[in-house]
Amino acid sequence: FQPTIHPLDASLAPNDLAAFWMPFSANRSFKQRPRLVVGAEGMHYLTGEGRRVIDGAAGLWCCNAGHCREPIVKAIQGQAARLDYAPSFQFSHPEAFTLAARLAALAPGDLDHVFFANSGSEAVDTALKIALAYWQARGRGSKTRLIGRERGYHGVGFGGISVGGIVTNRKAFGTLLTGVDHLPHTYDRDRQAFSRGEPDWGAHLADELERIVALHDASTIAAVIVEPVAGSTGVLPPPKGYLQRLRAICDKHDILLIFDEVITGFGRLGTAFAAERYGVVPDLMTFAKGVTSGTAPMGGVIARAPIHDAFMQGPEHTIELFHGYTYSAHPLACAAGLATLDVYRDEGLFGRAAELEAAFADAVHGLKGLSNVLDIRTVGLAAGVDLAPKAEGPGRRGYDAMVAAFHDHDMMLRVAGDTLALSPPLIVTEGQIGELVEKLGKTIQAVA
Ligand SMILES: Cc1ncc(COP(=O)(O)O)c(CNc2cccc(C(=O)O)c2)c1O
Repeated sequence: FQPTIHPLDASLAPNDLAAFWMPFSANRSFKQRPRLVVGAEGMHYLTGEGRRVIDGAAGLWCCNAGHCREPIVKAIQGQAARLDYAPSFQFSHPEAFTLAARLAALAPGDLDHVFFANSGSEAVDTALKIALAYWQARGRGSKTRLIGRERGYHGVGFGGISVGGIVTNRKAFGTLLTGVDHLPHTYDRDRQAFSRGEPDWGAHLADELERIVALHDASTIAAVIVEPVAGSTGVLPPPKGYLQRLRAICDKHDILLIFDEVITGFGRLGTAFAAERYGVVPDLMTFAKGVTSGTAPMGGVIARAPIHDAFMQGPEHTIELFHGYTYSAHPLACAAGLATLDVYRDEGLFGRAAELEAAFADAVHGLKGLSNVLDIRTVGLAAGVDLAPKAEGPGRRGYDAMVAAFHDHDMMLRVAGDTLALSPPLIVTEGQIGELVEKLGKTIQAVA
């Protein structure tokens, strides 16, 4: 494994670190002992001192094809030399249309139209705006209320944190969008402990939507947005039947159902999208992350044909939706996306993830009984391991585990508070699943 770039961190003096204000990070602690990677290949990162670190998080749930995959690298290199940038406002380039068609073909039902953004957060805000504008276009503009869910994560836009349900992502930013309600989350440790896949208990929690409808009336409600599997909050799979009940209630009351599939899309659950795994077709679906295997920023919304078609009215020279981004359908991201979908298809990575789900669950659930392990949840190739908080407060044990995993056990790990999350690239082997779980066990013991 010979990186073509020189290790950078050896040349980074402490004061070189000051300028970068890192996102969602403990900046001061990081800059005292940086965790830098200078290269990556397949399942591994490379550090400046030559350590190979196994990627238990697929970067940030995004590198589903693994790192530096040659077809994707070459596609980006070629596009950068051929078409560095093209606008998609009133003009565009062929790969935007080819990628949109391929994404629509991967999505179930008549989810046939793709609006491109550059991140999951932008995809979420796009979906929320499309939902609101759709009811306007249908002459039912009183339907403006948006319904999220407790513990939901929908990125960091004002729309996303308003419908989101994680208090630390909300409390510092003022009043947020008004006209937002939240469904209860679906996790109950006493009734669902150590569940594999979708827990048996909890489908009835979808009926809480009926209470919200009874309070506000359907004539005021535009959409419900949920992650099919709540990821960032610590991997909460939907109770059996829950999503199907949400769909039925939304149909009954003419409420749009939005699936935020930024994490669940592109094989994480053993299918192209969670919508396929659960047999539920949402009206709008957001995606990001795996669409380019993390190699280029991209996100977007896949819309059902009736939603898209409702905008296609009025004089043909007029703009139908006043929304979009400079980098929507960016040529580099489109090239990366097309190559990534080729890799998923040619290597059968979605089906491969489905085949590995049971072995992955067996391995991770083998951690039950270790110090401080309160619960384990697995679904597809994603897992959450809840640790008991340290006496000094929530989050410390999780943080220490992340640091120990990287520095002492050569593993990159994501944590949500005191929950350790595993979401390896879909190219992971059974042997590497064992290695990840062994390292996770050592990490858990190290922070006991
Ligand atoms: C469901 C969902 N929706 C939107 C976003 C926002 O995507 P962007 O970050 O590209 O704007 C996400 C992102 N989810 C996310 C991002 C970074 C870290 C972690 C973690 O759980 O460690 C999760 C997500 O999981």
